[in-house]
Amino acid sequence: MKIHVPATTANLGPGFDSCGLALNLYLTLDIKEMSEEWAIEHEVPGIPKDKTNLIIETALSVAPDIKPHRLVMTTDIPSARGLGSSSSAVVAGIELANILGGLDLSVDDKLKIASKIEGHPDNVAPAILGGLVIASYVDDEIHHEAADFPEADLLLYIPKHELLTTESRNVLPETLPYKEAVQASAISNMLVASLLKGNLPLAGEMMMKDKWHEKYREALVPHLTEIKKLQAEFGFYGAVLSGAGPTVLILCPKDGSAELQQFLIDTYQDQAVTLKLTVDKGGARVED
Ligand SMILES: Nc1ncnc2c1ncn2[C@@H]1O[C@H](COP(=O)(O)OP(=O)(O)O)[C@@H](O)[C@H]1O
Ligand SMILES: N[C@@H](CCOP(=O)(O)O)C(=O)O
Repeated sequence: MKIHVPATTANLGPGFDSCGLALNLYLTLDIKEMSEEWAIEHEVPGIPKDKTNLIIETALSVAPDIKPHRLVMTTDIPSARGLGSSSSAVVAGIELANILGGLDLSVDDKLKIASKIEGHPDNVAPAILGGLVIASYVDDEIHHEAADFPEADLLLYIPKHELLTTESRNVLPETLPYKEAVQASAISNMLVASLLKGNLPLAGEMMMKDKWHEKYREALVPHLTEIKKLQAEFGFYGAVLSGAGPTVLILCPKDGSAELQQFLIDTYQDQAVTLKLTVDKGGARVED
């Protein structure tokens, strides 16, 4: 049996900790035969191959009695880049527990477990459901709505260096002044409304107005400001930090990203790769 989980881009700017979109890069986990000890074969540097691997840890936290198996993982989701690699591992672990433990978990069960582990639902919800998902995880309650993402080109500027989500969350303030929080929330609401209406110029405008997190993270991701400055020249709708960074998501008109992609590849080839990705509409799936 194989489990496939998509990458995700969280926040979409002001949708901090609650909006996310599934993308067409995948982690695949192949469940092989039972074995003496848990073992996970893969070629990702720095990631454990024993039961301390996040996928197995997650599975055992959900179903402690499941028997050890040999697992084979492949992934094209780069680690610690802001494309939801840890969420893909957590979601794969929950699916693994569900299969081996015969748990029959509902979508809401999976969302709740995954949000509790990650601390926020904006990656795990689209990783489970696919497409655009708006979700809240407050007081141990999960709420979510999935929607189609409007037709657009999505460019992902993916730096070659890692930035751990924990490091990028450590620079965020403990509190926000009330007035600023109200403004930040109004901008988030307009982002969601414009995406649901398919109004991409307005969505792009709101994406560029985030007040929750990007300005605090600027020093960790100086290329974000540089990329935003290209808007007048290349006419994209908006550019935001993908998740906690360092990747940048650039929302472009449909079939209108080729020139910018070539520019980013030519200019930053030593520092980053720039991919054009599409929306994954199905979310995590299990193949017999
Ligand atoms: N395929 C994987 N299997 C197991 N653990 C993983 C995998 N991918 C990522 N991780 C874990 O997640 C960490 C990166 O998570 P995080 O800092 O949240 O970045 P990201 O934005 O990629 O989710 C890695 O250092 C590793 O511990
Ligand atoms: N809302 C979170 C999203 C983290 O996403 P990741 O892909 O970087 O793990 C944040 O901005 O911290």
